[in-house]
Amino acid sequence: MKILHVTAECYPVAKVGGLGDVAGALPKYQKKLGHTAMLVMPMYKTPFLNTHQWAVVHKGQASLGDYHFNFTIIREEGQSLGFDLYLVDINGLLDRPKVYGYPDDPQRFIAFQTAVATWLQSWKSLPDIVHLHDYHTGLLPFYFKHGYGFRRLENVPTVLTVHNAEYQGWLDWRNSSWLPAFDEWKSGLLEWNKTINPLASAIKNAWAVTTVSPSYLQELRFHSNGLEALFEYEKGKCSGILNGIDSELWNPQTDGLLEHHYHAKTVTAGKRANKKAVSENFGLNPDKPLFTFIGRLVGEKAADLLPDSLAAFLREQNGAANVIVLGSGEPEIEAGLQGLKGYFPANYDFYKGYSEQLSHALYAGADFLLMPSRVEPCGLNQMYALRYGTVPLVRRTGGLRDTITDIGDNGNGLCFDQASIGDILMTMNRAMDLYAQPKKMEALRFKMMQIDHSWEKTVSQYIDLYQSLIDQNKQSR
Ligand SMILES: Nc1ncnc2c1ncn2[C@@H]1O[C@H](COP(=O)(O)OP(=O)(O)O[C@H]2O[C@H](CO)[C@@H](O)[C@H](O)[C@H]2O)[C@@H](O)[C@H]1O
Repeated sequence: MKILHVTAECYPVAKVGGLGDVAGALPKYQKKLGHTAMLVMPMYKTPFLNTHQWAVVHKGQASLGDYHFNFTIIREEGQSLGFDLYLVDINGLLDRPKVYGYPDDPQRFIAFQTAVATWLQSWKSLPDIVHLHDYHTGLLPFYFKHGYGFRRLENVPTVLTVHNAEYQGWLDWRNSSWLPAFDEWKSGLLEWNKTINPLASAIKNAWAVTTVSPSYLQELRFHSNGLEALFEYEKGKCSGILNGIDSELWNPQTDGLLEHHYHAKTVTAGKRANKKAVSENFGLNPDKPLFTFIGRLVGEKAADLLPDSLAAFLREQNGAANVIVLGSGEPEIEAGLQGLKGYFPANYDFYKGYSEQLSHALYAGADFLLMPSRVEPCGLNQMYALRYGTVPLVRRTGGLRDTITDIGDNGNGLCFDQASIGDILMTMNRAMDLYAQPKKMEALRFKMMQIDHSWEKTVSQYIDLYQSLIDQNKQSR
């Protein structure tokens, strides 16, 4: 089977969050099953570009309204990711250091999609499946079906995976000329609530839609930033497939970013050594329980509750526990977390920014990982925590509900229901009680590390879905 993934992020080329992790791993594990898996993404100016070799495979032209642009497709030589990686180079639009955050992001991602569809038109043998990730690629199913220039792609099955429905890529109708020419009778298939909505359009036009956990799919029918009725209406073609993790990359026995390696049987000593290393880097005493939060500092992750919750916890513990936060996001939350440093210099630190190396050091060195998320489509952090023997403290929502059960129910973590300071505080205090029982803690760590969330286990669910679409395609012709 020939599968093409289209995405805005892919680790290690360019990663902002979990989408990058999934896109960097899923094609690799599909290829291991014997399929031809490929990925195309924008060519940003990230370090990966200069440290790898590239071959030009296609040059083309396309338009964004009145602006006609040239684009180039390059392929990485050497398959360092384990699959064919293609980048779309559009001078001046995509070749920038950051993935998102520019005022012309809508134009950038529309031009990217137009270039991808234009390039695909020239393929001798088309892919069996085009797999799209999030709204940045959400216009493609519409282009394929109703774009005048893309008739060859009409019968290519498309799958959309919703990693996060909070972001939808809304676009005013006044800017519809940025899209390539399309059948205007079908414009309702681009729209939701009087705007062009790329995520809604993908849900309407893709052959199948998946969400990154089964619980998230159920939740979207009630909370999806305005798309509730659409998810309800299209539920027949939607399914929830829990993400996996790249167990080669995220393995405490071999992880190249760790100072000390360990496995389930050596977990207590291994984690102690890693805790010592990371704590000392921050000037904290390594003999105390260490809590961490790693992630984007936004309301979805309930990061706005962290400054007050952590202040209350650290005050109550009076020096008995340490906390390190790693992340960046909304300036107010960053300021709140920065401010705590002055109050608890011996027990707390905040690394503002992004550090892949520190994230691995914290998954390995921390005793507890806090995830109070209001919305969590799947969540990878808790799965990394399980693999590294770090007890997850999670709010029961989305993928957290599907992967973590409370130890009170013979489970693998500590769970709570409300995204509130009270619930966070109560759960952190429960963690302190657990930490005071070393035998129980060791047994739990051992148990967590046996849980298999690898892609090897789940990748076949995507293959089965693709196969059903390919069969459907054959029957309808
Ligand atoms: N400051 C920082 N420094 C270093 N690393 C950092 C970091 N901030 C975040 N990360 C890393 O980014 C990833 C975050 O992944 P998540 O899946 O938890 O969240 P995200 O909301 O980005 O992804 C969305 O897509 C994924 C994939 O489908 C879903 O799991 C998730 O629920 C959904 O919201 C992890 O690898 C984490 O270690």
